[in-house]
Amino acid sequence: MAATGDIVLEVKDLTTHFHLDEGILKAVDGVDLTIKRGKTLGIVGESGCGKSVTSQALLRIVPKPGKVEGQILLNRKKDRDQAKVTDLVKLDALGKEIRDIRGGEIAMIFQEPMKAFSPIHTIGNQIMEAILLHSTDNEEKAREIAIQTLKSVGMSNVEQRMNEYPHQLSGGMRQRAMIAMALSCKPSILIADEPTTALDVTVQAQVLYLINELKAQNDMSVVFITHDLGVIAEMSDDVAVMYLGKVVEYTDVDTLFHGAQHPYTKALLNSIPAINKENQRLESIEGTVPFPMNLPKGCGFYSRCKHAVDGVCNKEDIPLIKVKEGHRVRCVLAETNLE
Ligand SMILES: Nc1ncnc2c1ncn2[C@@H]1O[C@H](COP(=O)(O)OP(=O)(O)OP(=O)(O)O)[C@@H](O)[C@H]1O
Repeated sequence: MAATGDIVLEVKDLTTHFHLDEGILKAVDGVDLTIKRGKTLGIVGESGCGKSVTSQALLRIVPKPGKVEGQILLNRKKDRDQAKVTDLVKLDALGKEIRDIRGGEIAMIFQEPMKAFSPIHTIGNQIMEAILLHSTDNEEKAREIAIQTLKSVGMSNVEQRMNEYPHQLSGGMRQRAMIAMALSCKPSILIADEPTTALDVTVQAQVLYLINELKAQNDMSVVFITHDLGVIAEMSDDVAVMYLGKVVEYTDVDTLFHGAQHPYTKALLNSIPAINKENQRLESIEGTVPFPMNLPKGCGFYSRCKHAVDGVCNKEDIPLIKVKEGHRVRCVLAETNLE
């Protein structure tokens, strides 16, 4: 299906491999994702499972020697009324079209706002520069939009903040300024890569609330990347659970929390504390994620899975199978319940 109508971006069989002297590092290995208009797709998994490289691939900013293959089909703003998609994989990673899309249609926020800002320019100038690049060439108008966007993210004393440098803002305010910069060009998709991990709990809650508000106001889609299932519960409509560069479970957020089938998802769920359970023993997932190079055939989770069956799970690579409408699982033990 093409990425139109309710779907703003569709990722098909995406791979990002790093060809290194030691072998091929398969950071992303055959991922399919659907980003629906105005909805949030959460991507969750432990460190090293390929979440960040997936988001870098969407923006075509994977560092060398990474090679992106597959399809990333974007329904561009100008083609919204047509059944037309642009395959971002086919674009020149340094060309004009992808530079227009980056920031203008797909914007990104990170854990560390200093990655987005230069320390030597004021907040106002940097936001205005983004607007002048994508939205208008009128400086007065760009200034107006910058002020409006900073107000919309709850920034106080906006006129004064415009003239301040990033280091003069508190962590929470810097995060808000980065969100304002990302939203200033009205992107169709906001990629948020662990944006609140470094913030204290209260500020984290405020920023998550803000992202949800802005998503609704702007009819924007969000790709929310995190290792924290608590944040996934709060933010997502759909969830992709990643392990070793592959999606191992993909479904809506309710099904994920009440009907997860993959042993890895269940182990992640068992490792989050619940306030309403007394004397609950939290289980950590045994072992560590294997390094994604020269992996044996079979399920990637085999070495850590309590239910693994020798000769079954470690024989062939396991496909992502549909267990019911809107629920796919990469496990031979998954129970299919199709009408
Ligand atoms: N530039 C690179 N060159 C080589 N390997 C890389 C590069 N970037 C990432 N990798 C490898 O790709 C794999 C996936 O990394 P990625 O950063 O996407 O994981 P992640 O799930 O986002 O983890 P984290 O939560 O720690 O950021 C890891 O094994 C990592 O070492």
